Amino acid sequence: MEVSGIEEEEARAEVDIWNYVFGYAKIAVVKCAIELGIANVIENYGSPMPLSELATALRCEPSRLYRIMRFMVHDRIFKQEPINQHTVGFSSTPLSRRLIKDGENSMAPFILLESSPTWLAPWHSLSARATIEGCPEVFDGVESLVDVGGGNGTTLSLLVKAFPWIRGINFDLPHVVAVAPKSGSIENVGGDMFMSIPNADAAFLMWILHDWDDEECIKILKKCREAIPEDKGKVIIVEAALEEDKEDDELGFVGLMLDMAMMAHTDKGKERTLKEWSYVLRQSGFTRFTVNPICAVQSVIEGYP
Ligand SMILES: C[S@@+](CC[C@H](N)C(=O)[O-])C[C@H]1O[C@@H](n2cnc3c(N)ncnc32)[C@H](O)[C@@H]1O
Ligand SMILES: O=c1cc(-c2ccc(O)cc2)oc2c(O)c(O)ccc12
Repeated sequence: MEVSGIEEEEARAEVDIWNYVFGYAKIAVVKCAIELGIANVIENYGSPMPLSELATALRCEPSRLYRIMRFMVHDRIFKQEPINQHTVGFSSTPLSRRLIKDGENSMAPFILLESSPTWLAPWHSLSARATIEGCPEVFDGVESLVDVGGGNGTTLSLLVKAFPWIRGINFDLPHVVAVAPKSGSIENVGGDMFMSIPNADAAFLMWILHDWDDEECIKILKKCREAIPEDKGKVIIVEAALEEDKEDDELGFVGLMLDMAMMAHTDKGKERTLKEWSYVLRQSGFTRFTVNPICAVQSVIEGYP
């Protein structure tokens, strides 16, 4: 390697290593921004918002708030725009809108979950919208659908609303469904997916199998296979499908980060490669499967008996 190449690599390493040292600062700042409601206040203001007004609205000490805002402007979370010759104001960006509490594309529950693992919020339905918009054909001809590990039924209620011909069964542990909201179009059933799963045309599993190791996944998938008809049945799995040897794939790297999160948050959970999906599905008695990409880290995997 030429001398300039080595120098360039050294200089890059010097920056990269500090990014690792202070990597926590980004999530800490973003968590703080969500808790204060900064993105909500700036979005509602409607035009570039001066620091003084932002500080008043948030009841924050202005010089500290300025430092937090400076960090976020540098990281392109907010924009800084001139209001007049003397004053600048802060404006929203597509990134800041993802920090709006209860916003349409809000990622706030995830950020709070990852920064405080015990914080379990309604982060359930985030991939549901991407599935509905990206893969509606998956639900064609599905008359009944059991959401295995469906939690409080939020995801299933979105699916049933989007595809009203579906009769939905929300299946989860008894103590979970006991407090799930009651709805006319969805039946809540309590049970253990390792023992038995209610019958339906299709079994839907979103963010379930990544909580378990291969052996446990195969047990769950075998129970899904028993629950669906041999001829027209299928499993619909919404999970990451990691692709190995794909360089410079930014969304792929998010999959690897998610894999780290699963290592931290679960006992034996993991994100799976296509090869690993093929293994668990075939071992569970599914003869073929398709992988449909959607606008998310996850894909929609359909497995057929
Ligand atoms: C990560 S959450 C996923 C929730 C839901 N699928 C969603 O996308 O929002 C995992 C769910 O699996 C449920 N679960 C765990 N073990 C289970 C079991 N043995 N039988 C049925 N559900 C189970 C949990 O109660 C929890 O609601
Ligand atoms: O910490 C997590 C994160 C997820 C997660 C993150 C991003 C996605 O697009 C989907 C899922 O899922 C988790 C999960 O299922 C769990 O049981 C514990 C922790 C997490």
